[in-house]
Amino acid sequence: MEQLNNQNQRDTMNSSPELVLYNFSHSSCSWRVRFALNLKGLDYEYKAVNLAKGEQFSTEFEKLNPLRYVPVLVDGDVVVSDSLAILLYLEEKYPQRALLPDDPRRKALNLQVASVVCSSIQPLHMLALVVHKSIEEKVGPGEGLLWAQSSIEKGFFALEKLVKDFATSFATGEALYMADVFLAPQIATVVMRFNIDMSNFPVLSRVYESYKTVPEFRASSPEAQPVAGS
Ligand SMILES: N[C@@H](CCC(=O)N[C@@H](CS)C(=O)NCC(=O)O)C(=O)O
Repeated sequence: MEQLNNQNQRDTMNSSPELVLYNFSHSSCSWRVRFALNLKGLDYEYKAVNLAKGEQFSTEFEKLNPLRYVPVLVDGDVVVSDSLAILLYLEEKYPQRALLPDDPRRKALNLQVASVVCSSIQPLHMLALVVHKSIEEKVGPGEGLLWAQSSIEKGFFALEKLVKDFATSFATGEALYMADVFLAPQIATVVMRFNIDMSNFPVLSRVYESYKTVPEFRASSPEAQPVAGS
């Protein structure tokens, strides 16, 4: 497992050297946590777990997350995996630059959007390599991609309806919140990898244009990480 310091972030952010993020540059789940850490101005040590090389299956990594998924955050003696759990942990331990609004209705909406991305969209295309291969073999060539696209579109149609009465610059208003932390990498990933026609989702398309201008989002993108592909 490659061990790297994210020196740019270290130079510009508050010092909290005990935070270590095990992650992979092209993982959307990892991207959520990098985005949140950047928004909160928290410095962290970047530890690359290269999923393409199968580094998530090492004995060392299994001790951190028996499920063998990234991201994993280590904060002193606290080890948390799963991006939603990590976000809720960060929100409590580091309340600066709140990622959940006080208003209960908007707070619930933010949690709902995060949960839909986390539970009802990303897992369906994350399994691409295994499930899609099997679908391609059993049903036919190209069917795996079609299945992923229909799962993503089902989720996006729901998200579009959920946020349409709240979205302005961002998904639930003028400030970036947890809904955006989950939506931004999700939209970026499906645009890059799954050839989704975003014209069917005007609200999501609009907020995605806003995300692209946010420095903390850009700094958390796969291309901006210390070693491309790790
Ligand atoms: N619900 C988890 C999902 C984590 C997850 O799916 N991680 C993927 C990368 S985005 C992974 O580590 N995959 C490794 C594998 O499939 O072996 C979260 O939100 O953190």
